[in-house]
Amino acid sequence: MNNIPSVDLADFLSNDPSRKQKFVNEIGKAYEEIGFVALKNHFLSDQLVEDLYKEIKNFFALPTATKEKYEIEGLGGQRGYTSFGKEHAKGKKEGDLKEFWHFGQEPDADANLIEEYPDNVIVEELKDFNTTGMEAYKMLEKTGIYVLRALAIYIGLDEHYFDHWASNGNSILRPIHYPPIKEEPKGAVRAGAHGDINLITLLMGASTGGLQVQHRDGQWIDALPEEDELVINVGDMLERHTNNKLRSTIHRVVNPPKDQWGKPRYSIPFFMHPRSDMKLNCLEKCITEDNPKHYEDITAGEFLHQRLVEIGLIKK
Ligand SMILES: O=C(O)CCC(=O)C(=O)O
Ligand SMILES: [Fe+2]
Repeated sequence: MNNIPSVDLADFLSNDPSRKQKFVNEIGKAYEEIGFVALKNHFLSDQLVEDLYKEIKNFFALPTATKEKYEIEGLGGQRGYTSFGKEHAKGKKEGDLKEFWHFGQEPDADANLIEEYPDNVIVEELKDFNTTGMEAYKMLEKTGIYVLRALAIYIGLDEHYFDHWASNGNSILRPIHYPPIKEEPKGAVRAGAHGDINLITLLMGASTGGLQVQHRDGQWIDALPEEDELVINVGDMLERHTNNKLRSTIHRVVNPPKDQWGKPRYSIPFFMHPRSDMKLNCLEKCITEDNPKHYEDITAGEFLHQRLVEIGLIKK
């Protein structure tokens, strides 16, 4: 059963203004309430999804020593491999039961960002790994830009307000492997409760179960989309920019029951970040007498740095 609202991107892309507005209302309402939706008709083809899973499973199946060649010091885990147990949720000491890879932005030459973004790390053992990953990256980015357009309309901004900031933004595609659980996890979980850092997250792979979303009343709800749906949620940057109008909802990935410890889990979130110089200052449209300004002014780059220290990926 799917407990988060389902929306159809085909409505937003249709030439029918009432269907487009229906999408805007549905996603906006969902983000004011639960902060999560399942989205149909994104731009990832079935073939691309299949190819991407194949590459990712092959990568994580490589010997640990081979994977560790790609764990590059000094990048704060922003590109390449991050080994098992290294990242922890903010405020938690146990590392998550996961290892992951990061693909980063390959900006257009005229965006003047080539020097700002570190190069992607190339996996020598798998000839299609990097091209397939970046193909998926671009399709998720394209999907995310439409979602942000819908949200811009919902907030009362120009439809294209986010385009400049999100295109060529500092987004990350993170294939994650949660290996089979071999011994009592002692307080560790596959992913500890957290809010995402970025503007929005587009997640592949939640249909296998394990993802839970925290309702306002404190209860945990299973987020179980259909296989062809992406789970899309608001992150802390967008919550902050909209002065809490759109909610970044706490979520986690729980360990399966003991009889299923032998099964690995794979998921692939795309963390959509803006360019680092975007100001996340609370939008005037979202500040009212009932909802006064909640946050200090900050840029996306400064905010990201703070959070990477808090989750153990950079030292200071
Ligand atoms: O693996 C999942 O389903 C979700 C992972 C997640 O929430 C994250 O990496 O931020
Ligand atoms: Fe997350």
